Amino acid sequence: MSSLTLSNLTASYGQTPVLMRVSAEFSPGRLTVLAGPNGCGKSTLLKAIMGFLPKMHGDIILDGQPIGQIGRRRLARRIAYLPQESFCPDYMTLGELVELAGYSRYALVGGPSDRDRQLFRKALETVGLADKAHLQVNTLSGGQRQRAWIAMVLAQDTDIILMDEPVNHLDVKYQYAVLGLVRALVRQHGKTVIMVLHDLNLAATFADDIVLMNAGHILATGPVSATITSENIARVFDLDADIFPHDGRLVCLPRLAPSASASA
Ligand SMILES: Nc1ncnc2c1ncn2[C@@H]1O[C@H](COP(=O)(O)OP(=O)(O)OP(=O)(O)O)[C@@H](O)[C@H]1O
Repeated sequence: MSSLTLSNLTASYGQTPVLMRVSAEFSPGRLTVLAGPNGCGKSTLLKAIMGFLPKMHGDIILDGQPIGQIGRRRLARRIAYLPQESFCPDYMTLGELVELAGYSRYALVGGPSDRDRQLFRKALETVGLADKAHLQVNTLSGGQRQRAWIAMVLAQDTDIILMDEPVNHLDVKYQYAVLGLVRALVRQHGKTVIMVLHDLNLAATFADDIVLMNAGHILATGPVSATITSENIARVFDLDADIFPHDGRLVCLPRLAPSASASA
């Protein structure tokens, strides 16, 4: 089980900072959703944790150790990262892609262990692609491809999982299946999950905590019930929305502008 702390993190690609003095704590056994308008810095926050940003100040601490001091192979055993877009060479099959997930665990000579192979199989079963391992990834549909990448991240079997809009291309059944599975991993194995999601209803259903961002700042952070509020949605998204409980979870329903309502 691992925890991750960000203190006063400022990061930029060029001259202008994209993240400004961001501080947050991500605890084991919690699923945190990052939400906020397009371009506010959510993906950049995940990339910063992975050490992909050219310019950064502040601290990222993984279990008491600055993350920059952890070698890439060791880091890959601790943190799995699913970017917003991924690229796979044409020749690679789904089975081969998922096997790459175990690469950081393999001995320098030798290949996957029996446990690794079990993890690969389980990951493919979880995303409903067990019968497609022999197919080239690029011949799968968009949603199936996304599920393939999710399988790869699950098979990496790390304590911390970062996912950038993981269910974007998925049909509604797999959106719920994948997020339900990730939440089960959090609950049963104490994983630390940080996930970018645009759909506030999915966020309210599956997250423990929400981090609301705007223009490189964190505007609100905390449990779902404290963060998904009409006031916060107005502040962060400039949007009027009704929030109400339904069947044990919160529902967020944006209001229609008068000109768009049915009676107009
Ligand atoms: N590789 C890059 N080089 C320069 N600027 C970048 C780069 N990637 C992102 N940015 C800029 O950083 C800012 C934050 O981008 P980021 O992708 O983190 O936003 P986001 O909140 O994830 O947005 P979205 O919801 O649209 O995915 C934006 O202004 C974007 O233009």
